[in-house]
Amino acid sequence: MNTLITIREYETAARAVLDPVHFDYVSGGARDEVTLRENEAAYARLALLPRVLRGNPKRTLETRLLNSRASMPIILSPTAFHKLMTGDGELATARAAAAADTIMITGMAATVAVADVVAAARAAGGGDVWFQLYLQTRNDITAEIVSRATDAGVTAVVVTVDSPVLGAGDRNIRNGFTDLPPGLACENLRGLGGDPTDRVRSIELSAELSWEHLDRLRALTELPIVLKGTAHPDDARLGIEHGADAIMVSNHGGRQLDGIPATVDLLPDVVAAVDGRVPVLVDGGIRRGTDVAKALALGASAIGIGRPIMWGLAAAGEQGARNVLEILRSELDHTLALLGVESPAELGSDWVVTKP
Ligand SMILES: Cc1cc2nc3c(=O)[nH]c(=O)nc-3n(C[C@H](O)[C@H](O)[C@H](O)COP(=O)(O)O)c2cc1C
Ligand SMILES: O=C(O)C(=O)c1ccccc1
Repeated sequence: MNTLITIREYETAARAVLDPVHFDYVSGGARDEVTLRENEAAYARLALLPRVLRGNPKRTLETRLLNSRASMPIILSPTAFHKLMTGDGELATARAAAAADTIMITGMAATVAVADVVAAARAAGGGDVWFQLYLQTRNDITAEIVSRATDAGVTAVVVTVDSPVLGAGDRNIRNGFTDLPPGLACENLRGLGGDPTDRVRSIELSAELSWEHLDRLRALTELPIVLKGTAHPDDARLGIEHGADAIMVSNHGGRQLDGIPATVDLLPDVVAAVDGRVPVLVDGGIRRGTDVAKALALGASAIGIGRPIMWGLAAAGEQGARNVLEILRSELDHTLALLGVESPAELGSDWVVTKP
């Protein structure tokens, strides 16, 4: 097979090999999928404005984030159930992220336990792993999950706050996709069942959660906390007041509230509210190096990709995820050259114009 050369081709390849129920689960969004489409469409509405003859022969994409470093400002957003995509699941993802020397955020809903994910990344030569958490209403359960992740060696906790209830994917409802196939489980929740016959606790999403739950998390870990899923600038401000070390602007890839704006359209106001106090990350709809450059120019320190990694895993396992990362790296490097900059840090809002 010829190597695929764009992220879009990986989506097509994934569609061809996956069970349609699983393809829909990964690629779909909430309700009418307005936000899902908007995340990508908003990037197309922004244009890049290059500078010329700036004598920049070399470029670097090296990025520092919290206590971690990455070879580029492109990291892996947390996604559930990688074993639906490829046999090794998150182990393949961890190896691909390590090969690309970038950060993988492993999900609470991973089908491989966080300790095994970190071990796989280390065995493959590096790349920090961060852990994504859904706060649980019972603090002892949250504490146990965070303690496992900490012992495993993760270097940050990413708290997802956009999911007081499960998003409603009409495709999943239509397809009757509710349960994992036999043999797959949320390995990070093993042994936490209140009922001893439940060997794997299910993830609790709760509308009861409040800033107090974040305060409790802040009190129980020294790891940096990334708040993922804030849209309103005031929530970014509140997050920092409650101890967040970074803000990740996300609408969960259009899988939670349909009708929320595209993340790249939310980004400038959040960046303004944060005012340089902590790094701001963004994810949703990034499919090209030019999209990455637009997000960086609007103030993101790094971006996350969700579905592109899943499509890579489905199409060609670890190698597919590696190719997805290398496609975006090379597109971003090429874009920076065309923009006349040496590094992501040089980009600012002068490099972006909104098309009329
Ligand atoms: C299949 C799938 C599962 C996801 N699972 C989670 C999750 O468990 N926790 C979480 O915080 N975000 C989850 N997300 C959201 C991603 O972290 C990310 O915000 C989103 O995918 C970014 O948009 P993109 O897919 O357009 O890159 C999931 C996304 C997908 C596509
Ligand atoms: O599918 C999702 O987007 C997601 O976030 C999730 C949440 C809980 C369990 C599995 C996946």
